[in-house]
Amino acid sequence: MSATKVWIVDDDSSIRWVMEKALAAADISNTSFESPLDLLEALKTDSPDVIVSDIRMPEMDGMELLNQVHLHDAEIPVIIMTAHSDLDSAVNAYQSGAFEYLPKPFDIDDAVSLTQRALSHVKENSKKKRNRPSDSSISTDIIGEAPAMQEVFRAIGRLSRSSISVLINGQSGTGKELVARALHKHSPRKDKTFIALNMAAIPNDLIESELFGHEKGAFTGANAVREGRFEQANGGSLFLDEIGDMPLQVQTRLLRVLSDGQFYRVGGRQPLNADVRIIAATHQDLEKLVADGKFREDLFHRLNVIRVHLPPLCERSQDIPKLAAQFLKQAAKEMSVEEKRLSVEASEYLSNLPWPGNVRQLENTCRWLTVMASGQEILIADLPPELLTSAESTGATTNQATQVITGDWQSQLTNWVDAELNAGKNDILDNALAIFETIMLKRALHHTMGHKQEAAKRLGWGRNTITRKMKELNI
Ligand SMILES: Nc1ncnc2c1ncn2[C@@H]1O[C@H](COP(=O)(O)OP(=O)(O)OP(=O)(O)O)[C@@H](O)[C@H]1O
Repeated sequence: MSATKVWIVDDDSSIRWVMEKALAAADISNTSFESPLDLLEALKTDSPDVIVSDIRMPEMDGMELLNQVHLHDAEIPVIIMTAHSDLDSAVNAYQSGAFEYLPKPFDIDDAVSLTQRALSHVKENSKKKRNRPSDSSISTDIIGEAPAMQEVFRAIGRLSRSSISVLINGQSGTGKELVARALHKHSPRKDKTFIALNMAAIPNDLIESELFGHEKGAFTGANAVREGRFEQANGGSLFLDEIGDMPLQVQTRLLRVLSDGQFYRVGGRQPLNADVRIIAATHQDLEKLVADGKFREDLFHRLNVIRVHLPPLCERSQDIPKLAAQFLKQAAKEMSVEEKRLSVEASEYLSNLPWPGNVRQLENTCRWLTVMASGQEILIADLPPELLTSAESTGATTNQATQVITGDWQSQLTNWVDAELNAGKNDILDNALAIFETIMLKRALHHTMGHKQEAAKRLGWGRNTITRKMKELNI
């Protein structure tokens, strides 16, 4: 056994047991405590290298323990195991100085590798001073339990003390603006203005004056001085959506502003200070635009300091039931009607759809259902007709859906491939395979009541393959 010491604290004996065994198997010596008070007592005479703590414990919660531990020694990495994988837990954990947070239920291999990472951090002696707990309890309604969204939450948490440029990538409707708002809300600029501007929605010849403002008489129609968005967002954040649509000439100007920290209104001679954090977003492949000469490479590098990727909704289908429940709740509130609920079948059916319009399409569907569904409980038959057809085109089925979906799926697949190819899409085989395997796997698990080994047998896969596929496909 190595000399390193990991202290585990959790009131749940089964978690303690699992962690003890897993760490010991990885040759990491460890001690566990049932109560955080016992751990604090032990800290008077001894010191661990890393602490892994539950968040909710009767005598003292994990955040308070983190605080107490860091009062004693601010350099001990503490990994917080949270019951929730929401953005607040991630941001709170990071802002309170946690080394990492581990949303439950977690994969034990992940927990061990995280602990190893914390230990190597100690060894490398890169112990940065950690901050004291902050007052951040801002709630942002971003739903995302899927691993890819957890990565996004981590990024927001890690960036919460900086004002660095961020480039958000993702298809339309995946939540880019929501994430941009969260980045601002959890940044040192949170008390200043956040301004969102969509490049694709402004005529090209107006973008410059929209961004930088204009002086009176700068051009025909400029009857008065007008503040630009840069001025309005001073000290705060400017969200530039669809940055790939920004005309080259404006790109040149933006680059100059970012490097000089100053700008001029259109027709102006007085330089103005630009203390603005840029958060840019695009659904396009900016590298390709750069290669095609449509986007300035230097601007690209300036914006692409940190990249956050938002996956399409069909790649995080496990979040769909929760998202739908929230949207149904919001829609009921907006319309002052009683909230509707999805039946288990409808929820599962929605989870298997391709959602080309991503989260926005799901949100609109929930509004539609709030108005149109006949009962309080939404059944598959209540869903909008286009969703029943879209399931046909991807082959997504559930028991009930098979009654709606008839016909030969190979010819439907042929139509789908033709449509994708005609639309100029790439990587369609990879996308289709992921959808195909997800549906096969989910149905097999459904039929075997979640029995993995039996599902593997029915599919003709080995036990290891099903485990790997479930991980790869986020099931
Ligand atoms: N993870 C999420 N949790 C809750 N609501 C979400 C989530 N993602 C997106 N939404 C909601 O979906 C809608 C679309 O999101 P948003 O406008 O941020 O997408 P976008 O990627 O910026 O779209 P576009 O590129 O078309 O502008 C919004 O109403 C947003 O609040």
